[in-house]
Amino acid sequence: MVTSEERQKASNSQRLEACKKSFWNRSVNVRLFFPTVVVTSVLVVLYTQLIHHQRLFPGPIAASPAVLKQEKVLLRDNPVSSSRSTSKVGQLTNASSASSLSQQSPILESSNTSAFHSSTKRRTTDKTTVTTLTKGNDVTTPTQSSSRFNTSCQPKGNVVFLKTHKTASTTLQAVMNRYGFFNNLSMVFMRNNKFNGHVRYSGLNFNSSRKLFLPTLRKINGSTLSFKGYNMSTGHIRLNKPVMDDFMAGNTKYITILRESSHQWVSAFQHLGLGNYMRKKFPNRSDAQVIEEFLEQPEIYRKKYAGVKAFFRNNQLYDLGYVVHEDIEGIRNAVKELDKIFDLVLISEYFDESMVLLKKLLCWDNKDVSFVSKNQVVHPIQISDTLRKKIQYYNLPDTLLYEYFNRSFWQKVKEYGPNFAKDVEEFRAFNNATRARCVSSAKAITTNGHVHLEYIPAKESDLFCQTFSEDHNKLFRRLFKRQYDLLPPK
Ligand SMILES: Nc1ncnc2c1ncn2[C@@H]1O[C@H](COP(=O)(O)OS(=O)(=O)O)[C@@H](OP(=O)(O)O)[C@H]1O
Repeated sequence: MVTSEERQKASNSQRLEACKKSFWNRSVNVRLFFPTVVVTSVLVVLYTQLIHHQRLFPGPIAASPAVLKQEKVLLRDNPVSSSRSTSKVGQLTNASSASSLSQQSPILESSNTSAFHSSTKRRTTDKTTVTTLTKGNDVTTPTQSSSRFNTSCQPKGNVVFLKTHKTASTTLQAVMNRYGFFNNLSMVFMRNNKFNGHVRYSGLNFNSSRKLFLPTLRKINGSTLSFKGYNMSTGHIRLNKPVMDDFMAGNTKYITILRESSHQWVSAFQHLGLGNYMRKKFPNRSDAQVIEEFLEQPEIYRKKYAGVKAFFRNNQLYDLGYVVHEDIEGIRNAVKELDKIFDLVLISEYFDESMVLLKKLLCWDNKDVSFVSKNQVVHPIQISDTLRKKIQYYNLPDTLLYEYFNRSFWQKVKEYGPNFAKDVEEFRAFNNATRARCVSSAKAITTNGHVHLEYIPAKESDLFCQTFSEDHNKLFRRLFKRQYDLLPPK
């Protein structure tokens, strides 16, 4: 006997597939069709190869159950991998500290622990020597690391990292902020948000930088504060390209990070308030059951929880400046425009691979992009495949957005060339060694009822290690203070 619930599930799943088909079918135009065919053929070839190289490449489409399975294998193989998986719990219980991870990692780095960029060191030890970056300039001091992708290129420090929600964006933000810190870059920070500097969803206009932001580190004629020519934007802010182009320095690269829509949505549900609200209403149900309940009448619950409703449907597209829920044409246009704006769209599920592409784009080195994961929940909500499909359907625009940029990500991997796999391996080894050197232990922190991991810097470690390991808010405060101190006393 087929129950009405089963019928409903089957129909949801069919609708998701039909919608996806309709989206891609209707996207048949010269601009999208040709790359799609090329990318698809490449993916077929790549996928065949991936079967033989599963450890490095879990597959081009993270959303499919088969690939998710492969991903789990990958995560188990990599003891310090930070994607959503049971290995997170393992991290805490097996090791209770990241130092045990170090025993599994080859120590590749030399004992010269203070060797960040030699040029950087000069600039950071002398706090008065502020890099003057005018519009059009970039960070022009190449580093000497052998891991640099191309030793002839110039490191780039003018970057908008559009921080999406619940996509591993805090991990990447810490990487960007650390680079900004050691290179004395001017960051976009909300003047009155000493907590984390996020601009969030306050609508941007051409006066925003003067009215709302901290000044840049550059002073005009030695005294007047400057609110143009920022080097980096790394916080939560909604994309508004014309306004951003106006307050950022020249030659700014635009990057962002996306995550498979059901994982992203569940993470947001768990952390950004809705989950707590729903759990109070249904205290005896499991997280998955509460999500099921939400999806029965999503718009009613969303309205009741109006304060943060932007987070609960297609939040990735929202962060990227679009409100699209049902309109297929709207999704198509959004994807097309975003593809033009972003120089690189990273993929959360392939974080290590993403760092290698980022390193190439910005001409940075392994040390610049090394990381420990932030905001990792210890007990992620487990959901069935059927529920995952429902969530993907509820967030169809985000689902399609992710699928599109996941494809373009693997296209970029192909364009990178045959050294990609080797470079990823090298980066992983470097990152493991850096963790071993810089992190002493991990502790569990409870925020809003959820347990996260936080890393503790190794004792008496150098400034690089501290900024590598410490709580991202501490690194933020180091950066914020520099620009805040320029403001005249009230
Ligand atoms: N390196 C890496 N790779 C893959 N996934 C990672 C990584 N670092 C963090 N995470 C996961 O990202 C989730 C937190 O995302 P954000 O930092 O963007 O959240 S926030 O919007 O800033 O609050 C959070 O997801 P959940 O654990 O599912 O909640 C983190 O576990």
